[in-house]
Amino acid sequence: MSGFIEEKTCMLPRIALIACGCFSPPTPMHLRLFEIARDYFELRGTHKVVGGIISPTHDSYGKKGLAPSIDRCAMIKLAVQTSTWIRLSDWEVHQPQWMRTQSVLQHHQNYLNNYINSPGDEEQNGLLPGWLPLGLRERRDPISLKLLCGADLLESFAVPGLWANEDIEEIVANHGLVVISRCGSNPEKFIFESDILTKYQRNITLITNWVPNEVSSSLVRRLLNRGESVKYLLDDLVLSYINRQGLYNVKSKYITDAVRPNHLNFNRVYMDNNKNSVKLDNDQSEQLMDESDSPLRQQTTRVFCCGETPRANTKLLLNRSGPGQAVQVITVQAKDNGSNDALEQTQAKKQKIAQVQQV
Ligand SMILES: Nc1ncnc2c1ncn2[C@@H]1O[C@H](COP(=O)(O)OP(=O)(O)OP(=O)(O)O)[C@@H](O)[C@H]1O
Ligand SMILES: O=C(O)c1ccc[n+]([C@@H]2O[C@H](COP(=O)([O-])O)[C@@H](O)[C@H]2O)c1
Repeated sequence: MSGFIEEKTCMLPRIALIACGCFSPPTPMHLRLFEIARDYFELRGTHKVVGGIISPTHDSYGKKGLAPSIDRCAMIKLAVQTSTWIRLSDWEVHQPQWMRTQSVLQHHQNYLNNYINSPGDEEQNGLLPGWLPLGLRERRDPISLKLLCGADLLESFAVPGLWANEDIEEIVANHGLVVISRCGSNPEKFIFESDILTKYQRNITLITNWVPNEVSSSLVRRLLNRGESVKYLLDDLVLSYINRQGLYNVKSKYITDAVRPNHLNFNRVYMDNNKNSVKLDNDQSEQLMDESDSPLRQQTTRVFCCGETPRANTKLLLNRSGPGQAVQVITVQAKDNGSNDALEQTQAKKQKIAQVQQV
């Protein structure tokens, strides 16, 4: 019987999942997205999930609270250390400019296709990118790369001027979306109200997260900025990295001169692309994850402060006026200038997109 199940699993279509976002900092919920999605496909017996990829956005995305990519990559590496199948792709952060998500998907999909179809000796040469799942050449059938996201990212498709319609269409038509529910979002209704999404809804998998957790990066940054505890909201290794680097304007009683110098060592290791460090304790184990896919182009200033005006992390949908109509996703601030804050962010994104279009 178990032989039969194994054989059946072997024949399932293969998919890989890629999550694009800021990850500033990565939270356990970012990783839960992958676990929830993999369970969904495998328990239903519809697909084999061969790998998970986290692709942090480029520094020039310019979102408020975006720590330098060298730090975001380092934190992601720490966060996925105990995962056997989720990996960092630092391709996006090493591009000369911000990349649209459609191009990020295309790049990784092309790489997967080429890798499966042209057996070479890259393994021996150590040329493979760190995000590439292991064992892909055991089979020759294609791997379909799907965009994994929370429902709020899906709903950001309707922010006027933010995403290009042709990109949305290419993403859903050529790749597919795996959407995890998030409090305050209604992805079923959102899809119904969008003609493009409805057209390709067979390529959209909506998954209910029955154990929701509204931790978000912005909430974590806010607590850190106030000097409040975020322990148990973040992986301990990620938290100790933040404290040590003084990220997010952290007002921490834990940063001391005794620990400060360590981050210099850490960063040197990261810059050296040292793949072979073997360390055992928590602090040292940060070096284990220092394998960048490609050499860093530039050194980033080490101490980063990104104090933010406090804001609630609730995402509300405003201006929803009818099927296919634009929906604005606004992050509402505690009292006064919350919508200004969100509008500023939206403006920053629009400017970024306009710049990219001009290039
Ligand atoms: N608590 C959560 N539940 C479901 N999805 C989430 C959750 N937190 C983040 N995500 C998803 O993770 C992906 C990457 O998130 P990203 O880092 O850009 O956002 P975030 O954690 O919401 O950060 P911020 O608070 O700065 O907006 C997005 O698809 C987002 O929807
Ligand atoms: O491709 C686009 O047009 C596009 C427009 C807006 C946002 N994105 C991506 O969406 C991800 C989440 O962004 P955000 O601002 O919701 O945290 C991040 O990886 C961005 O690069 C992508």
